[in-house]
Formats: sequence, C-alpha cells, structure tokens
Amino acid sequence: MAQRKEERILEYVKQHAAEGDPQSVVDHIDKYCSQKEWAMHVGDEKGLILDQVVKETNPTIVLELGTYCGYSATRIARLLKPGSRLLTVEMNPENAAVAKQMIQFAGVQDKVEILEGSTEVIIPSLKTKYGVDRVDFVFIDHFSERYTADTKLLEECQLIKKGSVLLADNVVFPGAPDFLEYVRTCGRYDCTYYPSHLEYSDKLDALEKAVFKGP
Ligand SMILES: Oc1cc(-c2ccc(F)cc2)cc2nccnc12
Ligand SMILES: [Mg+2]
Repeated sequence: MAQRKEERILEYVKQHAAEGDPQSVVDHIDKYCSQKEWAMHVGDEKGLILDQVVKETNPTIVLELGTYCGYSATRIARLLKPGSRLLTVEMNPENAAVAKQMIQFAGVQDKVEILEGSTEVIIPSLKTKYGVDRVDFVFIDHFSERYTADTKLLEECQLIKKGSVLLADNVVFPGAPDFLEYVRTCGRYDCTYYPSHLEYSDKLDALEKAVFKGP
C-alpha cells in the first residue's frame, strides 16, 4: 500500500485507467476520490464548468496555479488544440512528482510543463525563464490566501492582456472573499459567478470567472 494518499490515487489510475486516455484518467480519479479517499481535485461537477470555460476560451497558453496530482492539468490539456501549452505551478515536490507521472500516463505530457516552486517566485520569471509572452487562460486553484496577490502579480508582470480569462476554484469553500472583492470592484474585470459544490461533497462551492478588460 502506497504511503501517501496521492500515491494511492496514482496507483489506482495506473491499475484501472486506460493509458494515453485523459478522459479515462479523469474518470478514474473521480471514481477513486468519490468512493474511497476524498482529495482536493476540482472534481467532476466543477470540472464540467471548467471544461465549458476552456472550450469557450480556446486558449493557446494556459497557466495553472496549483497542480496537486495533475487532475485539472489533465482535464484542461485534453481540450487544448495542437501547439498549445499548459504551464502548471506546484510548490510541493511530492505532489509534483505524482502529477508528472499522472500527466505522463494520461498522454498529455507534450502539452503540459510542471513548474516546481512558489507562484510568487515563478510568475515573475515566466517571460524570461519560460518564454511566455501572455497567458490566455489562468486556472487559479492553489491557496485562496494567494489568489489576490497572484492576480495583481499577473497584472504587474503584464502576463494577462485584454480578454485573458481567470477562473478561480473554491471561491465559496474554503473561500476567497478578498479575491472576489478585488476582481468585482477594481474595474478591470468582467466577472461571472458559477455556483456549484465542493468536489465529491454536497457542500456549496463556486467558481468565479474574471475576464481582464485591460490595464
Ligand atoms: O478544492 C480545494 C478544496 C480544499 C478543501 C479544504 C478543506 C476542506 F475541508 C475541504 C476542501 C482545499 C484546496 N486547496 C487548494 C486547492 N483546492 C482546494
Ligand atoms: Mg480547488
């Protein structure tokens, strides 16, 4: 028995999902985490909203804050057109190691790059170190205490442009009240609220979409 829950999830996927099939990987993570061990993936219900927003945005460059086991990176990457890139930031090296294997097993490794470290260090290095000019879509799913600071950092680093889409998880639970206040009142975002439920739970949660209107 693998020691960590994240390793057990990966083991279950490797033993039961279809290799090279990202939908199968997503479905099996949802099956394991709804039946055996809860884990903080965006999940199937909020995942359908994520899918819809990714499809309507059709992004070329995606930034994800908070990789965890690679569930949402796999979920997003399966929808991206050829030649697009997803850069995902994870500060926990053990989670990054699991995510790397999950993404590889799903067969989306050519689109996904895992950046290990903290967002406050990595975001300012995206242009110089990772050759990013602008990001079209940002999935914010790390620590709600960092949502606002990292959004301001994306603005300051000129990484988001008019039309860039931010989508934030957990704006109700655990909650990101200062982020909601910021994007809804600073005047630079068109916001949409998507009520849903916490992954694998009946607790209320929601996603907030914030489309950048420009500086
Ligand atoms: O989706 C999430 C849920 C939770 C979470 C915490 C405590 C609970 F009791 C339930 C759920 C934490 C998260 N941290 C980072 C990114 N996403 C998260
Ligand atoms: Mg989350």
